[in-house]
Amino acid sequence: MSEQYDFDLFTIGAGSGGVRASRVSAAHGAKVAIAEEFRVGGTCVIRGCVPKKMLVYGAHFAEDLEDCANFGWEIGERKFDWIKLRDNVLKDVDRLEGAYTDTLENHDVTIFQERAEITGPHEITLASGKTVTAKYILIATGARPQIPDIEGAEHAITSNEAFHLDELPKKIIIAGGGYIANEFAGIFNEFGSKVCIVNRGDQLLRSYDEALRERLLLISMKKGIDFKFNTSFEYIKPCDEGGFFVKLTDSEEERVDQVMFATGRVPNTEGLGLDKAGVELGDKGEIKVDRFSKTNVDHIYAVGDVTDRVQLTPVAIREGQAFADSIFGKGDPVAVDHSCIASAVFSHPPIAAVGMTEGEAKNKLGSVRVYLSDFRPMKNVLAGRDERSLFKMVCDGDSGKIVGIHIIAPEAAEMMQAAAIAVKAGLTKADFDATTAIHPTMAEELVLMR
Ligand SMILES: Cc1cc2nc3c(=O)[nH]c(=O)nc-3n(C[C@H](O)[C@H](O)[C@H](O)COP(=O)(O)OP(=O)(O)OC[C@H]3O[C@@H](n4cnc5c(N)ncnc54)[C@H](O)[C@@H]3O)c2cc1C
Ligand SMILES: NC(=O)c1ccc[n+]([C@@H]2O[C@H](COP(=O)([O-])OP(=O)(O)OC[C@H]3O[C@@H](n4cnc5c(N)ncnc54)[C@H](O)[C@@H]3O)[C@@H](O)[C@H]2O)c1
Repeated sequence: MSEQYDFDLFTIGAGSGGVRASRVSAAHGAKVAIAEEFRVGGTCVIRGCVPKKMLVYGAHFAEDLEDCANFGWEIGERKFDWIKLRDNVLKDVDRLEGAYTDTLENHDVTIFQERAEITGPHEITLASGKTVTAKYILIATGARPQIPDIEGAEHAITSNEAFHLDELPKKIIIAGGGYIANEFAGIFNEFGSKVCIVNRGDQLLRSYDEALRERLLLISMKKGIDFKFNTSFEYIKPCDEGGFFVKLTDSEEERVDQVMFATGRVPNTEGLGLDKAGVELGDKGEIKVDRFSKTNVDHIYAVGDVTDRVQLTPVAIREGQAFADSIFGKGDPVAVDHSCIASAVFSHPPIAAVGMTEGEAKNKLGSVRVYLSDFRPMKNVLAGRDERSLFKMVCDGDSGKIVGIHIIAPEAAEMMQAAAIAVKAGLTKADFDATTAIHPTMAEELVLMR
């Protein structure tokens, strides 16, 4: 432990990356403090992955209740109580916040429930005015929703507010075409809202394989979600009777109950004293770091969304773990491998992917072999649900090595987690073919593609 400073490590931000880094550093024997200006747990736990997934589960019952009829179930009158779901989700978020706080306290991490700012080379000042010093500073302040510069933008909500609505909108416009727009479009649509996704470009979910993007668009439209591409907002104005008037380019003014921005997230680097500390930022305001999450200042590190490498919880956690092991562990420094990261969009149905899309593989490798399985899952057939799934495997044409797997299907993310291990390990199509199928499953398509 350092004699010269109050703490060995001071972490700013108790989200996915900050909590992991602090807990593990403390377990390695460091004296650690963490500051959190909002709630311990950060975006993922408080207003991201976790409550979002609970809403996705809640929303999916709408389809299950329809589908069960052909399986012989007769359900009486159906009624959905948003307030009940909302409050149950928020209660579980409170529980998780407590669990994260306990974890930190059990590791003797000092928690400051207030905003922190760097005020000297090794000095941090808290909102209360208290000043502390630390040998190392870790910035794990995450990102926040980007609000486009539109007249009346202040009337719109973001994902932050979506979890707290007092009533469901009858009609909602969601701006964006990425993860959050597609996930919340699915959620609101299943709960009975009329949803329109407005995208300034002509593509949804740009980083995903084209075939899956097209399939999601088709299915979403069939479910009743509207899409407007290459469209921007002229204004949002409050309406006396409630709701808002929205004017989009190339259409008449219309009245909606809510407008939601899901137009990307910006790193939280303002007001942190980074300029005075001499920490270099990139074009989007993100903190620039090396492979070991070190900034250009030797004792200041940054992990998670604030570095805008890959904005996903497991990545922030890995970066936090690697930081702690590198600085306070006994082994060699650990760099996080950001290649071949599997991901999922919890849309209805979900999309999951690992590795290169077909287009990327063709550009990079030249010779590529693609295997497809396009089928209606057994459950959808009996339910009378006209919704097809799509599996795509992209292989190196010469070696047969699998370089990408892409799935749109019920439970795509659950299947992908296992498949991603094989892709990361560099297995070939022949290795998959040598594996006997589990029948009857959707996942067996992975080993049966011809
Ligand atoms: C709606 C939504 C759904 C998502 N769903 C998924 C998903 O399904 N899967 C997935 O992998 N990822 C998902 N993500 C992304 C994921 O939540 C983030 O990548 C992850 O939380 C990043 O962790 P972090 O530690 O970098 O930052 P955060 O978790 O954002 O934590 C940063 C913390 O720092 C605090 N802070 C900021 N500035 C200060 C300061 N000056 N002083 C003190 N505290 C400060 C903030 O209050 C915050 O609590 C989702 C994000 C959103 C918004
Ligand atoms: N399932 C998951 O893992 C998950 C879920 C939610 C969020 N996240 C993370 O959070 C990040 C942020 O999510 P997101 O959906 O906000 O961002 P995103 O980067 O996925 O998508 C932003 C979209 O907004 C569009 N856009 C930008 N400005 C616009 C404007 N003015 N009008 C209309 N459209 C506009 C872009 O073209 C793009 O399609 C993601 O990149 C992801 O890393 C992950």
